[in-house]
Amino acid sequence: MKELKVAFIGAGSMAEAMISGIVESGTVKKENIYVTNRSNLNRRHELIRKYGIKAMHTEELPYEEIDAFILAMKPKDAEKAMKPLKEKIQPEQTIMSVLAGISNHFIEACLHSGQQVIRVMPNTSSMIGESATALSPSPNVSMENVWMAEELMAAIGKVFVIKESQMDLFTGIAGSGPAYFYYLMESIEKTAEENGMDPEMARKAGAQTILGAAKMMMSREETPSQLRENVTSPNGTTAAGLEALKFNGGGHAISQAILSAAERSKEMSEQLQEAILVK
Ligand SMILES: NC(=O)C1=CN([C@@H]2O[C@H](COP(=O)(O)OP(=O)(O)OC[C@H]3O[C@@H](n4cnc5c(N)ncnc54)[C@H](OP(=O)(O)O)[C@@H]3O)[C@@H](O)[C@H]2O)C=CC1
Ligand SMILES: O=C(O)[C@@H]1CCC=N1
Repeated sequence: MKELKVAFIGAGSMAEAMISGIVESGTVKKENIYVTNRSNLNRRHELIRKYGIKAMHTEELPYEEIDAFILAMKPKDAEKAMKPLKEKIQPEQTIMSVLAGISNHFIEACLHSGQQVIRVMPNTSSMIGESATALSPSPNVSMENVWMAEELMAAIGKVFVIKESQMDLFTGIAGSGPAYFYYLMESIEKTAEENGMDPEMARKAGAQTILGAAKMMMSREETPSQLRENVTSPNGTTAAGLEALKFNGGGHAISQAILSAAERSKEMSEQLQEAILVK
């Protein structure tokens, strides 16, 4: 695995989060990690300096040496980015894609039929090795390459192999998920500040509370609802807080956030699919 050569096509925040996690874990040698972008030279220098990896224009990649390409540009740029790639890669080379709403079928259609494509949905907690990452290989991917992808993605957190039909929902839960918790924290901080508490301290206390609750859910046998009941004394503070949360549609809001994100992922996929059919 250490000898694996990986090339990220796209050098934005998601590529950096994954590179950071992979370099930190030592799963792949940093000199075997390549990252490319379209035009931003400063960004390339920044990534070389921060991680000791190789950064260049996509045209300059040593294509034949790369074992796995990871597509990490915005979905709208995908088709254009894959054009030069098609001429240089072989069908047996593995392509992983972290692009929200872009199906394995779309990528195969842009590259070679029978291309080994694995759809991946990480989140930005990859940066610290704490992503919840879904993998969904297209049917023609060899078992060996699925294992390679699982091992590589294990460097950035927990890995879940799922059917591609579940990818939109997974995106709504875990790909976009960190933003829901950051939004929650923004509310915690704002409420604390408005009520005279140091927002810095409230942020630390709130973050520790989220971390503690997450660790309880990952390490204990109890279900989230049993854990919630354990916090809730009859007629106590938590009961009052939960009642306000329910009255104000807290559960419904979360559910709607997940479903709206999933719907958007599906919509993005359909729009691109239509664009291919029109051509
Ligand atoms: N952010 C997140 O939390 C998550 C994002 N994703 C997915 O990750 C992908 C990237 O998102 P993000 O990192 O936020 O995007 P950014 O906008 O931060 O970065 C996009 C990168 O793509 C590069 N790029 C654009 N066109 C090309 C091209 N033709 N060839 C090579 N590189 C190109 C850009 O280069 P330049 O600057 O030179 O133009 C830039 O480095 C998206 O598809 C998103 O759906 C998935 C999971 C979570
Ligand atoms: O907002 C987006 O489209 C990307 C995909 C998942 C998280 N961020």
